[in-house]
Amino acid sequence: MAEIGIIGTGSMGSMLIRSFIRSGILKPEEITASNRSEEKLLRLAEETGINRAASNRITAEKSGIIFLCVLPDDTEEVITEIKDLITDEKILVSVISDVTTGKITEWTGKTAPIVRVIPSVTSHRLCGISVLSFDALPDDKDRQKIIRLFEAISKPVTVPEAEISAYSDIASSSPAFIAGIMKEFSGAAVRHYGIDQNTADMVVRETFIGTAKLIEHDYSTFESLIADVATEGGITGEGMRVIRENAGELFTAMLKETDRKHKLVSDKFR
Ligand SMILES: NC(=O)C1=CN([C@@H]2O[C@H](COP(=O)(O)OP(=O)(O)OC[C@H]3O[C@@H](n4cnc5c(N)ncnc54)[C@H](O)[C@@H]3O)[C@@H](O)[C@H]2O)C=CC1
Ligand SMILES: O=C(O)[C@@H]1CCC=N1
Repeated sequence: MAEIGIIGTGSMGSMLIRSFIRSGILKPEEITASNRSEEKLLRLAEETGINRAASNRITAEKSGIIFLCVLPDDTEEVITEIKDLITDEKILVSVISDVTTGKITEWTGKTAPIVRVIPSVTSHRLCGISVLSFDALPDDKDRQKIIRLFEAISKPVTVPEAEISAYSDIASSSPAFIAGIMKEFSGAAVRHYGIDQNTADMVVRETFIGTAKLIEHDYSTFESLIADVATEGGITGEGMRVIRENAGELFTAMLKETDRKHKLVSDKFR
């Protein structure tokens, strides 16, 4: 495996570093990272044992696979800084939402191999989904290298670049949405029944964990789990009816908003 470079060690960059090491797919000495704020990088390097680079140029120079883990608005500056070091032998992996490979190619000024990846915080636990798009990485051996990395920390799903934002919503934004739903569910129970907030939060949390385990091990469809809980003529069916009647509309409204934001950002970086 080529040396890995990580530019930007915020939430995603640091998650990738910790998870690649925890999974055993990379050794700390195979990773070099740089970040705008020195202090954050220093603490991460001390914790993990990775190589700390004093500049993005050093990271790019040392690495065969360069991960771009900065915000969309910082991407052009980073690419401008390193573009003369990007060669056909190196693979650029962008985890940046809504910045197209077309725009990255324009900024690099060359057709270097680029992969777009949307990771997820679930990879902290070496599970969940990473969404991969190889529209700008034709070489199969290079594709396999990237897939191997993400197989170690998640279940990789490959999609066309045109669909990456849709999958980003249901894979990568999803842990926040699911936590948000649990918070609202617990809050509604507290308001309606007047029960204790902390106890309600704990009950919803533990039930969610149990449900995730059932879905992982025992139920191959959502419907079969629902059918086992919803006793004929019983209570759960009444709640399920309200979910069926309203949740579709709620999620459609939510996805309209995320889609609007994806388009707003990607129009800026088309
Ligand atoms: N947080 C998430 O769950 C996900 C985030 N993403 C994408 O990943 C990218 C990073 O997101 P986060 O890690 O959440 O953001 P973040 O704000 O936590 O991290 C960004 C990091 O980039 C560094 N940075 C900024 N300019 C730099 C420069 N010129 N050189 C070196 N480092 C620089 C910052 O110091 C910071 O540590 C974003 O583009 C986001 O769209 C994609 C999927 C999931
Ligand atoms: O909220 C965001 O912009 C990023 C993209 C997917 C998850 N977090």
